[in-house]
Amino acid sequence: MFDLIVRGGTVVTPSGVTTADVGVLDGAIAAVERELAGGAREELDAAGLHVFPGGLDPHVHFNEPGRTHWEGLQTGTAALAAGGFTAFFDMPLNSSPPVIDGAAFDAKLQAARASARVDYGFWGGLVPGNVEHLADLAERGAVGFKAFMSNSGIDEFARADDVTLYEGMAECARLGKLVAVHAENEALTARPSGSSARAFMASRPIVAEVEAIGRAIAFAEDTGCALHIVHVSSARGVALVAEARTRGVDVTCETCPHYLWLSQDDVETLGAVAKCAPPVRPDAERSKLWQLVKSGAVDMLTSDHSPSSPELKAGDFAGAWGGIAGCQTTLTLLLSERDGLALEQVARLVSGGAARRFGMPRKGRIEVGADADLALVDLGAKFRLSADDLQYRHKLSPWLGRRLRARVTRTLLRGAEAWPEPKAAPRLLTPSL
Ligand SMILES: NC(=O)N[C@H]1NC(=O)NC1=O
Ligand SMILES: [Zn+2]
Ligand SMILES: [Zn+2]
Repeated sequence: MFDLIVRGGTVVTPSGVTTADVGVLDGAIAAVERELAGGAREELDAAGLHVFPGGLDPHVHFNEPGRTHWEGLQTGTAALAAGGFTAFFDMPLNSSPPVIDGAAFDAKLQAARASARVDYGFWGGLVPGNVEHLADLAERGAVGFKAFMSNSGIDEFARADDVTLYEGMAECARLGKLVAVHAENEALTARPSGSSARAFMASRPIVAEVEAIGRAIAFAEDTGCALHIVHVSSARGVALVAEARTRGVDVTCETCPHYLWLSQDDVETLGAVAKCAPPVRPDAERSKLWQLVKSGAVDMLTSDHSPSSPELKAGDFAGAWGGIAGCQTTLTLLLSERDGLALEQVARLVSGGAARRFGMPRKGRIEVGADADLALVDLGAKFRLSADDLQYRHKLSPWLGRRLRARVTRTLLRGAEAWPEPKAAPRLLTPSL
C-alpha cells in the first residue's frame, strides 16, 4: 500500500528513460516499476507526461529579508515550483543583513520557514573579516561559502581580496565545507565602461573570468579546499576547471541559461533586463560553451536568479542593476533548446549534478530511497512565455516571448503537491560533502 502512485509517465531515471509507475511512501520513492501492483490512497495519471526528478537550483538570490521588494521567498519559490524545482540554495547576498554570521542565518531560516514552498538551503558568505564566523555558519548547516572576487554590487557584501580568499579556503578545508566563487578579476572589471550594452559587455572580457578561475583553483589546490565556480560564461573557463580536475583538484562548475541561449544582439535589444556579470558572450564563445555542456564537462545548470526592483533596471545600461530573473525557466528552456541532449543529461544538469556535488544523496534522482520530488512535464506543449506565466514578484525576464516546448503541469515535494497548489511541507537542507 502506497501513499501515492504516479501512473504511466515516461520516467527519467539516471539509468535511462522508461515508462513506469512511481510508488511513494512516507515522502520517499518506494518503487519504480511498470504496472505497479498494490493500492494507494491517491493516484495521479501521468500518461503522456514526462516525470523528471524535481530540480535543485543551488544559485538563487531571493533577497529576503531586507530586499523583499526585489524578490521574496514566497514569489521566488512559487516560481521555482512552477518551473519544476523542489529545492534551492539561496545566496548570502542580496538579502539584508547578508548571511555572514549566525544571526543573519537564523533570520533567513525564519523567513524561509514562513514562506518557502520548496526545500531550502543557505550559502554563507566569505567576506573580509568574517573568517572567524564560518565555523558558526557551518554548524547551522550552511551549504558552503560564497565569495566575490570582484565587486558584488552590494555595499554590505565586500569583495574577498586574495588574503581573505586564501585564508577562508584554508578554514573551509578544515571545516569540510566548499567555497563557491564569483570569478572575475577585480581590476579588469572595475574599469568604467561606456553607457551602452555593447560597451558594458566589452568592459568585462573573458580573460577577467579566466584569470580569476585560475587563481581560485591555485588557492584551492594549495589549501585542499573544495571549490565550485559559479556562472562560468566561457569555454576557456570550463576547460580550466576540467584540466584542474584531471590533476586531482576538487573543483566543479556551473553555467546559466543566459550564457547558452542569449546573444549579445539579444542583450542590445532587450536592454537591462538581460544585464548580468559576467556578461553574455559573443556567439562563437556561446556555441563552444554549449558543446562543453553537451560533452558533460559542466556539472550543473543554475539560474543565478538575481532580479531587482524595476526602477533599478530603468535608465541607462551602465547604471542598471546587473542580474537576470530566471529561476522559473531553467528546466523548460533546457528542454526547449536541448539540441539532441539526452533527457538523462537534462536531469543531471538541473538536479542530479548539484545533488551529488553538494552532498544531498536523497535529491536529484528517481530511484527507490530518494525523496519523492517529481516534476511532471508536458513535452508536447508549444507556447510563448508570457508575463502571466511568471510567478516572480516583478514580471520581468529576458525570456518573455520565447517559444517554449515544455510545460510543467505539476510539481511534487516528498510526494505532496508544491505546484500548482502549495500543499507540501518544505524543510531546511543541510548538505554535507
Ligand atoms: N549581487 C548579485 O546578485 N550579483 C549577481 N548578478 C549578476 O549579474 N552577477 C552576479 O553575480
Ligand atoms: Zn555572481
Ligand atoms: Zn549570483
